[in-house]
Amino acid sequence: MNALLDLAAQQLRADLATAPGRVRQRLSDEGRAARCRTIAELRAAAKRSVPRPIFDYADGAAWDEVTARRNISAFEDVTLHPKALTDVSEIDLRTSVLGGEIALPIIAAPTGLTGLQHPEGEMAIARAAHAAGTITTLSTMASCTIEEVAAASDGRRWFQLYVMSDRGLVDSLLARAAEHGYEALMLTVDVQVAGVRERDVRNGFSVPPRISLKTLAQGVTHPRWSAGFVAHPRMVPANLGWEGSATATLASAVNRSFDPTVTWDDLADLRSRWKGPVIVKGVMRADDALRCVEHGADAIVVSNHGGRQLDGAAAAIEALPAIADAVSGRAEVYLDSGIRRGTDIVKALALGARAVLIGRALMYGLGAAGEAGARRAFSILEAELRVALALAGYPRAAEIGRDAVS
Ligand SMILES: Cc1cc2nc3c(=O)[nH]c(=O)nc-3n(C[C@H](O)[C@H](O)[C@H](O)COP(=O)(O)O)c2cc1C
Ligand SMILES: CC(C)CC(=O)C(=O)O
Repeated sequence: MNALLDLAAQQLRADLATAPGRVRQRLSDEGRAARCRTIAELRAAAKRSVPRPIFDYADGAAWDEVTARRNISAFEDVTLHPKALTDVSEIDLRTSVLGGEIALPIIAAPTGLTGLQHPEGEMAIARAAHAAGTITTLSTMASCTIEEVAAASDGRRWFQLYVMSDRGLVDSLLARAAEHGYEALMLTVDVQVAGVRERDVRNGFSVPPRISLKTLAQGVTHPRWSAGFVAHPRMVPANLGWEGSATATLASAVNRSFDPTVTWDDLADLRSRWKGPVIVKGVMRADDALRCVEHGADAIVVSNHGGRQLDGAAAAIEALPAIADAVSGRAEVYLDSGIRRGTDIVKALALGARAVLIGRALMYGLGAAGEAGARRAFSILEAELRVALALAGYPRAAEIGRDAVS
């Protein structure tokens, strides 16, 4: 009995001695990130951590958000057909994109105003992507500058372009991206005009954020987020010269500055001017994919912008097989919109994608726990992908094919 009591007392003393360290660890970004075991848990943590309008900006989608939900539910409609008796002792996630190897078939999607979730914004995403051995894509609407992200981390970077009415600004963005080693140009073609995100409308979401009693109250109830925001306020896109501009809704700012006249001629023009690979993002039809190939695109991203643009559009995973068939290896095909699980990635690869891009998974990670949270998003998906490939009987991610799904 006495021996047992001694043991318990010893353990208690040891626990007390290490308690401050453990509390610090629990409260650190690393600790918060580690406690999230799924992308859904990162989402829940982000929802608690950042003011509601900022969570809603990332989480929300257009109109009734039908396409955003369908992006996720359509993955449930794809059935996996596991192959028996394959040696899966070594799982190889590597693939090559645009002539270079990446350690896993997951790429960081371009996201605008990322610095609202966390002041390190796209710099944190770049570090997380590079630590995972993959590529980061910087948005035209990024909160960090082209130069800041280039300096933040060594690794492969792509630059995403929205064609602005001010073509001089487009020229200077392209020149800066080329000068700072962004290897590929990703032209996004599904924001002809701003999608109507009703959560943003209800929340009065604007750039720069409008400070009101309500936003101040949000700040007080999210002190960790507020401390970061006050230290490094990233209020407007950093590469467009919008500093000091009057507050406007995001939709009106987009509609004022993006060029709605953009057509295939602009793709041809960009193709001839950009020296590196060109990727077209936001393709949902096989005929458009073919036209991209004819215009010299090196890759396309099958995407409906995470359901943030045309509500009622098909899920990206539904559009993928016909596009992959039409392109038939003449350009690389990637997919985004709705990736939340490793099995989603297996299904996308099986249906013809060479890699997937992730948007919200990284936004949730960043909101929940900064760079550690973004790293966690990659590590959760990587771990799930490894197990899913083993159980599906395909040890090499690059070799999974149509026979694996129906
Ligand atoms: C907060 C947020 C901002 C985004 N900003 C951009 C952007 O600036 N440029 C772009 O091409 N796509 C942008 N997207 C779309 C993503 O690149 C990607 O297509 C989408 O997030 C994929 O869906 P998922 O969030 O379900 O992964 C944004 C998405 C989110 C969630
Ligand atoms: C400023 C926006 C158009 C950025 C974007 O693409 C998005 O929020 O989905």
